[in-house]
Amino acid sequence: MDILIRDLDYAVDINLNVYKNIDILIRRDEDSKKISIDRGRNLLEKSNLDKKDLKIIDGDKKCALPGLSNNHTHIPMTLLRGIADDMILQEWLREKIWPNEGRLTGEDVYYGALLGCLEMLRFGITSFNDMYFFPEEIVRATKEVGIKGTVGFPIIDFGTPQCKDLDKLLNNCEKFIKEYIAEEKINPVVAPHAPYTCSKDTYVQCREISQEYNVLLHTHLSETRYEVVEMENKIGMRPVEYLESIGILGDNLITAHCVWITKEEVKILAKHRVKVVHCPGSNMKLASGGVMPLVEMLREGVSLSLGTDGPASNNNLDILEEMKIAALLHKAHRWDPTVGDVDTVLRMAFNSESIGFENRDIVLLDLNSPHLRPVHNIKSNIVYSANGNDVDTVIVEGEVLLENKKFSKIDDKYLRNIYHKVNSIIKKFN
Ligand SMILES: O=c1[nH]cnc2c1ncn2[C@@H]1O[C@H](CO)[C@@H](O)[C@H]1O
Ligand SMILES: [Zn+2]
Repeated sequence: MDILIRDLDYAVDINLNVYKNIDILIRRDEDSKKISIDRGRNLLEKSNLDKKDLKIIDGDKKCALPGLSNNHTHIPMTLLRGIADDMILQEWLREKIWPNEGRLTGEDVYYGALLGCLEMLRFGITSFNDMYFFPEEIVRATKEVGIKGTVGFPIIDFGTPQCKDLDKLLNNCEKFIKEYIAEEKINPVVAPHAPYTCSKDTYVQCREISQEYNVLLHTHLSETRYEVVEMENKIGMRPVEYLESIGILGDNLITAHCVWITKEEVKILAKHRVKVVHCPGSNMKLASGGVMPLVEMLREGVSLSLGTDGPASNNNLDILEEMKIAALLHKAHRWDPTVGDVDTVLRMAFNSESIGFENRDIVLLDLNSPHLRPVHNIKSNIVYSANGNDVDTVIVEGEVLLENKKFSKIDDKYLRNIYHKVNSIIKKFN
């Protein structure tokens, strides 16, 4: 059914234009699956639409914005939220995260992913890019919740109990891609974990699979100084130079973090049109040190978006909060309040194109709260004053999935059952 949102106080579109007192009409052509979004005043009166063919949503005291995109995360890590804080990355992974991940079954990952997808939907995130074990379980949870997922098949070839047989792993990766490539709201991708956990041959084989099926590649890159120093000592190259030398950089590559990057490496990333995901909350929490060179990246025209990283290093999946974290981090870092401005971070938060989804989703923020009054500049209120809890309604590909802060497809009883399941899963952790 077509959806009419009437009498919105504000709307911000994907190009960051602001509208006041406006209606939005969302129509879905059932045959072509095409979504059209029209904005205008009094759309019902002006058009030949019939009220009874429409789902009408009251936009009074609300602001519409495009769907938010969480472009680097590990959603089943909701299960590990708060299990280990205030530790450095390598110890955090080796001592706490990897041993406990070794205890997870596919069913556990499904429940963790379900919790993560619901958290994202509640916060207005309509697409995400993930990398985690049992990716088919993540697909299952994503489809159940109804948001859009770019789901990576993770490849790690040393250092963890998860990896035993690389050929088998790569074979399963191909099977995974074939199985889900035709799905409308799922993009299967190949996800070599990081240059410090994957060999050169592994990266090359991952790239071959991504080319054969024309899918994206997703990896961690230059997250910590340790990683860069280790590589410089071993092979005399920095991580970006290394991935360039083995032919991995390209416009189908999504790299998370890129914190420890020189100006020269920024130019290399721009030249190959690599898609960089900035995860400021996780970088600060794990004290990855340094700060992703945002100014230099923007100057060179690098494609940028935002990610929360997994909920064990953030510790939530809130992109509205991440916008503010990004804006503040770069101001503090550069001693310059003009850096990380409102438009820059909004553009990053709406960027679902980088992970392969056109953004045709609409999120409504509830402005009926003291912290969102008054409105001098609605974009400022979104970035600096709002958080995920202010999301009221979410429409994904023409379908209402959240309304009045309630999930349309998931009732309270089922939600309680998910919380209960999660509580029993975490009993095996230590
Ligand atoms: O910030 C991070 N850096 C490196 N690895 C991470 C980070 N967060 C989560 N994982 C790990 O990536 C694997 C999924 O493929 C998981 O082992 C997860 O714990
Ligand atoms: Zn990560």
